[in-house]
Amino acid sequence: MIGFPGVTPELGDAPVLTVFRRLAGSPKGLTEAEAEERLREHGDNHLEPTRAGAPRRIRAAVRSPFVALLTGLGVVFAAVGDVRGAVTVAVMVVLSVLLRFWQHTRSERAVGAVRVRVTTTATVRRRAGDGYPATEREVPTADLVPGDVVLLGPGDVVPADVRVVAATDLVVDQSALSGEALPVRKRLPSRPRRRAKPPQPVDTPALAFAGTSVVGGNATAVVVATGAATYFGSLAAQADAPRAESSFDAGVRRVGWTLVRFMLVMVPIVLAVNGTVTGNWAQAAMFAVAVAVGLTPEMLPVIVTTNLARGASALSRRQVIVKRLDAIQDLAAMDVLCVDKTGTLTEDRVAFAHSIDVDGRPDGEAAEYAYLAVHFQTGRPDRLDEAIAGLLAGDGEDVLTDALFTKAGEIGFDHARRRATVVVRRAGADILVSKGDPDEIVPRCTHARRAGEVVGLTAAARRDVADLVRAYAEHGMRILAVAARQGPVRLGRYTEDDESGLVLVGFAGFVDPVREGAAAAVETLAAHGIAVKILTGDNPHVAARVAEQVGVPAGDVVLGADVEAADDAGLRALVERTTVFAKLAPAQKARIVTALRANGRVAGFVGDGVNDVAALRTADAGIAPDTATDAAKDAADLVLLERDLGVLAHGVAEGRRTLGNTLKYVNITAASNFGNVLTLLAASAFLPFLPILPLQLVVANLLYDAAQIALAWDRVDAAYLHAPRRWDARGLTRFMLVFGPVSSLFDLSTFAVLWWVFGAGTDPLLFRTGWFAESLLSQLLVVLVLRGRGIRGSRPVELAAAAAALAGVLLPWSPAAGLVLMRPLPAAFLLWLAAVLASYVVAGLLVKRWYARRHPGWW
Ligand SMILES: Nc1ncnc2c1ncn2[C@@H]1O[C@H](COP(=O)(O)OP(=O)(O)OP(=O)(O)O)[C@@H](O)[C@H]1O
Ligand SMILES: [Mg+2]
Repeated sequence: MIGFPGVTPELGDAPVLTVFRRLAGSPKGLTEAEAEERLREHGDNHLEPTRAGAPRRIRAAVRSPFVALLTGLGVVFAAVGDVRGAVTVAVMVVLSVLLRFWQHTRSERAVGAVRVRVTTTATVRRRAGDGYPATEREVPTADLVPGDVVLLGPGDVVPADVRVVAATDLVVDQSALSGEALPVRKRLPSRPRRRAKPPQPVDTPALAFAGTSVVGGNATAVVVATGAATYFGSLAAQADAPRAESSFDAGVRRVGWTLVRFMLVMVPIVLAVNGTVTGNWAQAAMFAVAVAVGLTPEMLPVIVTTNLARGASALSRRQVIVKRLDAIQDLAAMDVLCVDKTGTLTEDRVAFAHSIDVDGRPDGEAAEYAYLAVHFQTGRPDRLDEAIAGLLAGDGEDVLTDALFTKAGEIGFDHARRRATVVVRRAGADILVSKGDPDEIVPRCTHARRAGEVVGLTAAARRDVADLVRAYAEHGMRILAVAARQGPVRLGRYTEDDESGLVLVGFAGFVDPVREGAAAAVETLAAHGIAVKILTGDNPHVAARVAEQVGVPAGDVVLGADVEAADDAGLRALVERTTVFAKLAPAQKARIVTALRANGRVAGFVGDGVNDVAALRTADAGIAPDTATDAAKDAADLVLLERDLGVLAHGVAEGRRTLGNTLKYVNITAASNFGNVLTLLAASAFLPFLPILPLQLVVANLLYDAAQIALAWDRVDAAYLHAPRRWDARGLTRFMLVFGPVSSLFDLSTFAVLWWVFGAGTDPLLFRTGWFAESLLSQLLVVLVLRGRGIRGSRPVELAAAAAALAGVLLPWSPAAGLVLMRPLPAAFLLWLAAVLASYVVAGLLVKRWYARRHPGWW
């Protein structure tokens, strides 16, 4: 076994050869055999554990207010010397923790199975064996081992902790690690230095870390640490990375607080009424605790995760992969979707159309210069570069370029510069070639090539050129300006200052056809209540044309410069009335998303480039196609396996189904629990004993909740899927205040029957058993009544409810009856019970009809 040093700042300062020696590697890469052996030794390079460890899952299962409440109840039992009560509560606690643990594990497994469908790869240099030449190939990131030589380019996620051994303009976004918003430059150490204080590893220029992403430039690097041994891995083990509160988190928090507020109001009232009436304050305290237990939808976390896990599986069948589980509900709530243009609305591949001179006449020169630049650039070719390369490749042009030219410099492309420059050297002269957005290139030109001659670029000529570009753009054609300049051989570096005094050669035009299904997808999204906005780095005319073709009303196109100039308040107004934004720099895309969210919108963002990463992170739901750069996929919450917005519309519907089923549980359970508490309150005012024991309340709740897990598989009304849906604390309060009292009314009529017909006023055992049965059955029934517009749930829901009902009704006859202090019920009572339940269903249906009229859209 070779001892690997891990990431230390010293390693960042060491000479390259020392680095390779220490890692037992070679600049030519490891052999496949070595890599295989090391993979066995170090394990897969997974940054995040695929699944939380058992201790962590147990902790998650234990940590719940419900368990705390129950434990409190157990302590009260123990304190008043009720051993049987204390033991039973302990059993309940264990049962509910087990249920949560089991359900959580199952969900995680389901989600894990979905997530493996998204893989990231790294470019690695390896050899087939000793003496074989080095070859570069893509391997799954998980297969990397210490000592591997990897190549990094823009859009890559740094796959492991690496030491850079060669770099050109490498710029890395480390925000995932250090929170530092600005990308940092990484380079080789200038010379070994002595430092007073060792720097943080993240600040070491020659080290790059797993989980960060390459914004620009290129590098060759050697892997130092993989998997859990990486810096990111150590952070992931400590805590979950903090993330801004999503619309889902906020919704759950508000709903949680609504329930807590109900509890804070009800519990003291119950305590006061019961204590005053009975004079037995110990019993009143226990009763109050029972009320608190009764009001908590204790299985909420379980039901939510079950729903989400089922949603994730359903979405994966629809080719949408969920990386962050909660994102499903953000998808359901999303009401505005921002999309990048290329690849989302238009085809993934742009085609080279033609090369023209400054007067718009067909002329190959612009394409030839552009080809030269693409041929020599180090940066990974993007779509436009590929179209240019594809144009002349195969004509033996490569041989020609390599024989005639050598490379002398490069100022790489970046999304804010919107241009790229390459310098080539030939026969004692340096030729600088720039290509990019005409608005960036033309102002840097002083001359133009016209009919083989270099002429001055007059103001009139500039206007003509602008008209030419606009005419192309208005047809939806993308245009790159190509300019060049020749000068004497230079020994020093070329910088941005050299991109001036250029001679405009001409333009290369590309067609970027709109995807076939794009217009239909935009329409489907609109039908689902989602507005589409286009956020592109491209020219405003191209953007407007594409918008028109896909059916997004363009209106006034707003430019990146306008976004930059607006203050936060101004921007918030601007983003509401604008649908197409053009010439955006990456940070501006993110700012627009932030402004939309500040307006209370739930914003999704679809993008595939490094320039979309910031916006993907900012959005409530960040969405990337599977063909996106690794950095974009890494930042996204959802990955589309099929590059089609139509898939997303299905995904949204699935998300709403998931949310709908979750909210059914929350609303209905909270309402009927509230009803129970009202009943308890009324009862405590006139009953000489407790109408139900806290313990029995807990048993009823557990039976009910176990059945409701099946809700995850319930149908949702089609109408429910047509509008954005979110957690709605005010709606919940309203719903509770209406349906709680309705259920309470039938509880009280059961009391009347028990009291007057069966003389249970002197038989607390019968009274409690009777109400236990009524309360459980009515709660199970009302779920079916209120779950949607119809009254029948899907098969699993009905079966689960029937099973829970049977268990509850038979409980008094079972050996466990003594444990929960119940006795068999008279057959006549069961008939009465059936009548009460039947009238409850009818009343429920009537009130539902009235409620649906008053609050359309609730179901
Ligand atoms: N390879 C390249 N060389 C030079 N300039 C380029 C290159 N690729 C793009 N550009 C210029 O940069 C501009 C912005 O491109 P960028 O990729 O940042 O936009 P985007 O928001 O991703 O666009 P889209 O919405 O089309 O995906 C392009 O309109 C073009 O003018
Ligand atoms: Mg793009």
